[in-house]
Amino acid sequence: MEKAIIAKNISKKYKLYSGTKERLLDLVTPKSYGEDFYALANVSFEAEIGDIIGFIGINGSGKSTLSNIVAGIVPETSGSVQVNGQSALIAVSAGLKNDLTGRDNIELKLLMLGFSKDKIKELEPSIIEFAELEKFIDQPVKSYSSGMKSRLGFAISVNVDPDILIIDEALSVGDKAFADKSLKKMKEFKQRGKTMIFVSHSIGQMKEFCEKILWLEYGMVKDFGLVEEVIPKYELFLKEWKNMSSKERKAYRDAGIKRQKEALAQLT
Ligand SMILES: Nc1ncnc2c1ncn2[C@@H]1O[C@H](COP(=O)(O)OP(=O)(O)OP(=O)(O)O)[C@@H](O)[C@H]1O
Repeated sequence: MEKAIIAKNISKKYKLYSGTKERLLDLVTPKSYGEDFYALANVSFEAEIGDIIGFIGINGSGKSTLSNIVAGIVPETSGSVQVNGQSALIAVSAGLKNDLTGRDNIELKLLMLGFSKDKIKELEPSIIEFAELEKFIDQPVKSYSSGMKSRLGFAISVNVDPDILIIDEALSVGDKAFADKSLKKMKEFKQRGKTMIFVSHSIGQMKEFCEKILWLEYGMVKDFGLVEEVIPKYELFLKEWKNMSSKERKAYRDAGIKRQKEALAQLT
């Protein structure tokens, strides 16, 4: 089967600083200050064309970092991502320019994607209609609520008709009616054989929509497989996690970070 995404040994390192002074010193003498922090450590996965993959994991496990890397928004520190076709990311912080109006954002985004002026004029009304922003489309995006921004980002991305659609928590900020409409649109994409990555904390949406699940934990792949195999394991984990005391959670976290360090040490 033809691959839509091949992600190999991806790591993403950030620096954690103890304060502004340390951050500034690091600017002057790079690599000397701050503690290395790996949001992703040696993550590999592949998506076949038409795969619908859900990214799950508790807060901070690396889901958004990975989806941003696949979308080409954030560079990986090491490893490689090969994406076959045009991808579009829909995220809560949709990459919209705050000082521009909704309409200007539509035009800018489509121009950057290489659409002609005529094609932009043709697509604009359906984007505005899908986003339900008719009254507000000529207002600056900074005056929009997070739900309105997410609706605009979603409407632009689906109307661009990308080969690969990456949806990061975008359904969680809108109202139920918009989430339902968006899910319907995503199902239409699914039927048309598009590849999709879906990041969500909603197990219900994952079960309803995804075929495969990539479970991340401390920036590493905990499991990758069919939804009916991985979700029950994740649900069991969540139940245990909820019942853990803060001391038990800390021990679990420390063990995870230790595993991460061991995995990274094997790479070097
Ligand atoms: N720009 C950054 N600088 C430093 N650390 C970062 C940066 N972006 C993300 N991180 C850290 O990387 C880790 C993974 O973050 P990420 O947003 O990918 O997690 P997530 O699984 O999407 O979490 P959530 O479920 O809360 O959205 C977190 O510990 C986060 O603090």
